[in-house]
Amino acid sequence: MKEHKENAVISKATIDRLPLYYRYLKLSQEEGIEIISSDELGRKIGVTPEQIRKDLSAFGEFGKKGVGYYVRELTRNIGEILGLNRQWNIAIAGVGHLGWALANYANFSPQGFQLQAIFDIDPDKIGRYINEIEIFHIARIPEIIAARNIQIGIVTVPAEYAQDITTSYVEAGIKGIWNFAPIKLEVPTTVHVVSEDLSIGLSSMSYYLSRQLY
Ligand SMILES: NC(=O)c1ccc[n+]([C@@H]2O[C@H](COP(=O)([O-])OP(=O)(O)OC[C@H]3O[C@@H](n4cnc5c(N)ncnc54)[C@H](O)[C@@H]3O)[C@@H](O)[C@H]2O)c1
Repeated sequence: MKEHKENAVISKATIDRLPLYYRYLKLSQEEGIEIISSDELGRKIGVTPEQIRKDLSAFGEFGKKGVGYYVRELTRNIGEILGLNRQWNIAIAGVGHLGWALANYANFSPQGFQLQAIFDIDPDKIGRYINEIEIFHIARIPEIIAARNIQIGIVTVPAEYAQDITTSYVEAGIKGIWNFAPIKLEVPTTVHVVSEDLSIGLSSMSYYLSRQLY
């Protein structure tokens, strides 16, 4: 398996670009493309070829000078680096507007993310299914997370309940939290939290539009 070079410090920006490379390479592979240059890959995804070469060099030697990258091999290698060559079991807590949309998003599973359980507190929702995945009462988090070997927990409950849900997830053995609630979650250092805020994209758009309009 590809690991980063010993002692190499990998920036978050590099890690955040790897899924972009992976997604485009996967598409190229599906289209039957065998070799791609860093120039072409860069043009397609809007990253300079120098940046691509620099990002990849942190993990080893890829591609052949004057030839390019072998698409299948590079896709497999980046998949391994990202840990996408295995299955990650995930759960969602809070199946309202956002949780429902995420539970119905079909594109997680081809990337190895398998939704295994949904939790909520609303008696009208408990016992129902979304795409064959049952909605359980949150009291069953410890039992279900352990039994289904779930490693990643999504938090889509109102902010005031997000810390309690996170604590239950962590006590049940969850190692990664994908948090959508607008609060900072407290977790042990062994647990990785990724927080999302869709309004950040809009605010940055507002910045660019403001400069065009005034
Ligand atoms: N990050 C973003 O950009 C973004 C965007 C939209 C919403 N949000 C956040 O996502 C969360 C959900 O938003 P929404 O619009 O889907 O809300 P919603 O009210 O539609 O749904 C909340 C769901 O959580 C359930 N719930 C409430 N308390 C619970 C508890 N203690 N345990 C388990 N389930 C519980 C409710 O029954 C409901 O099904 C909120 O924290 C909201 O601020 C974030």
